[in-house]
Amino acid sequence: MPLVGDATSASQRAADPAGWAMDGPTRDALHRVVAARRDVRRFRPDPVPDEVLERVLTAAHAAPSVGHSQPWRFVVVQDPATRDRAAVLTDRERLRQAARLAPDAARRLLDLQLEGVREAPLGVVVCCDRRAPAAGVLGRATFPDADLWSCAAAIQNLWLAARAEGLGLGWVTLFRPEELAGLLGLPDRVVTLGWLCLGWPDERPPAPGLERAGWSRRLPLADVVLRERWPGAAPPAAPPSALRAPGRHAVVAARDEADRLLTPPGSLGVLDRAVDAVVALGGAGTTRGTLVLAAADHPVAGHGVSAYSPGVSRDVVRAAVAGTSLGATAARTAGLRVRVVDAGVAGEPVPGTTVLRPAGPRGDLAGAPAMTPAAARELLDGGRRLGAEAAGAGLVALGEVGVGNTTVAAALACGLLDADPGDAVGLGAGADAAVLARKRQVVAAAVDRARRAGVDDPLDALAELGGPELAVLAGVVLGAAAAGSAVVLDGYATSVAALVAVRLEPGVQPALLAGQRSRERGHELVLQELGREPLLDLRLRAGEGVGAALAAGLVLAGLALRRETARVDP
Ligand SMILES: Cc1cc2ncn([C@H]3O[C@H](COP(=O)(O)O)[C@@H](O)[C@H]3O)c2cc1C
Ligand SMILES: O=C(O)c1cccnc1
Repeated sequence: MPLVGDATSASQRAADPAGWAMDGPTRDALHRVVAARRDVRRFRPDPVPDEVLERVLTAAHAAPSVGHSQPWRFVVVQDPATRDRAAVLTDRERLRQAARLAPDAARRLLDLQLEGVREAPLGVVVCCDRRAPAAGVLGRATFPDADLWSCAAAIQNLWLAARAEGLGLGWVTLFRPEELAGLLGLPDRVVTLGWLCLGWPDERPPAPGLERAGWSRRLPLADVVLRERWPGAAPPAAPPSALRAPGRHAVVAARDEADRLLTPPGSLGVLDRAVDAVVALGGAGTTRGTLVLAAADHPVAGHGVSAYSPGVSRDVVRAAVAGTSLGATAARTAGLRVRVVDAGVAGEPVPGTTVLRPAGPRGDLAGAPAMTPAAARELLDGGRRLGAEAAGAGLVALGEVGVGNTTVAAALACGLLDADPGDAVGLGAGADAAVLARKRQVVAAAVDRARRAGVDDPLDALAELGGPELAVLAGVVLGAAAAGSAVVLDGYATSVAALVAVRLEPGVQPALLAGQRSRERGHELVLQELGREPLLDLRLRAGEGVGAALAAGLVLAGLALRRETARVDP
């Protein structure tokens, strides 16, 4: 359904993308007004009718503002006493400024007409009410001065509207801001952008005054329009991506199709966004998928960082092969088949699994690397092949099993994000205070060791601080995304694996869907870094791909809704 009040349909907009344009005379008029705007310095004393002033202020008040905060306040000054005192302030400031300039520039400043404050019948002092905390205004937390820019946009609107009325406007900032604020009694945190002299002009300048006075000239457009990057800037720091995100045609086509459904746009919230992403990747017809469940044991478990004994990993993997583990059951329920990978479960390879185990020594993170870089690379490549294969069968969901692997995930997260172990270590499958303290200690020691070893690329980080099932899963992400499939993440470990993949190949990010926000501390940090909003927030602490399977089921349901819901715009 179209947005309320928008009479156009998605197909009309697709057929005529420029159909919002105004007619030629309107455009010409706009450009004439823009080009004819001048900073006016000499005014007739005649009054400005109220209705003209109101039109001009209405245009100012129609300006864009950050978070629609409308921070501007226009103090209209007509009282001759106030005007006279303001004029004295500018007279003084003019001499102070001139004293600071080189003699030639000073003479030119003194020659400029600055009598507008006295001559013009109206003064409009534009103020910005900055008393709202920046964090409370959408868009200002990151750019705290965006409220001031909004006021400047209002001034420009006012100026153009004034020009169209035949009014002159001169923007005077030759004030000490605190003196002008004092003159008008502005409260704390209400600041002024200067005094606008407004009235009928006693000059009709064909060109900008400062240009005529030889102060400066308009630069050629080519000097101010730059392409792609600042000239001479170093290339981007992130590795160049071989993968491309879905092109804008695919993204818009996905949204067009969604717009035609007999439901308000975006009615399914986060699910709609996930479905849009899958459709843009070409997966509109997807009805099934695969849970890739990678499992390994970890020497770090010997430090007492898990509440459970390592034998549990093998039990869960065997149940997964039999289709009776929690994760395998969740996968089946969601319409996913399960591919179990033995990436290093203690003992003989588990029957019925795909075996992809690291060659060479395995360390406990705190004292020695998890594996060699060569082993990590080999697992990554093996995972890539599995991911490409799984991508042929629809959605790819990720799961992991490995007693102690929330410690591994925390260490690798710290290594990749430069995070504090205190923020990255959580309760795992059920740690008590003593286990938690050991986890923090081990992670801190591991991160220290890796730092001393000088880890600086994601593959090294994986070898130093990761684990074999994470390496396989990072490969699965790379392979599946390259083959055009969406990848549904589960909890902490799968998300950290995805982060390794993104660091190696930034172009995989658009293929990622965050299945859930788990209860594990640190997961949220990783999801933020991935820029992905989770579909579910169930405080899961299950592992095994349970959250990924539940979310994948939801995504498959969302795709079916997208396919089968009635259309309103044939
Ligand atoms: C019976 C059982 C089944 C599991 N299935 C997944 N996990 C989850 O817990 C483990 C990670 O937690 P930690 O780092 O605290 O050991 C992983 O195997 C993970 O998949 C399980 C844990 C247990 C005990
Ligand atoms: O959220 C997770 O990823 C998690 C939590 C506990 C145990 N296993 C995994």
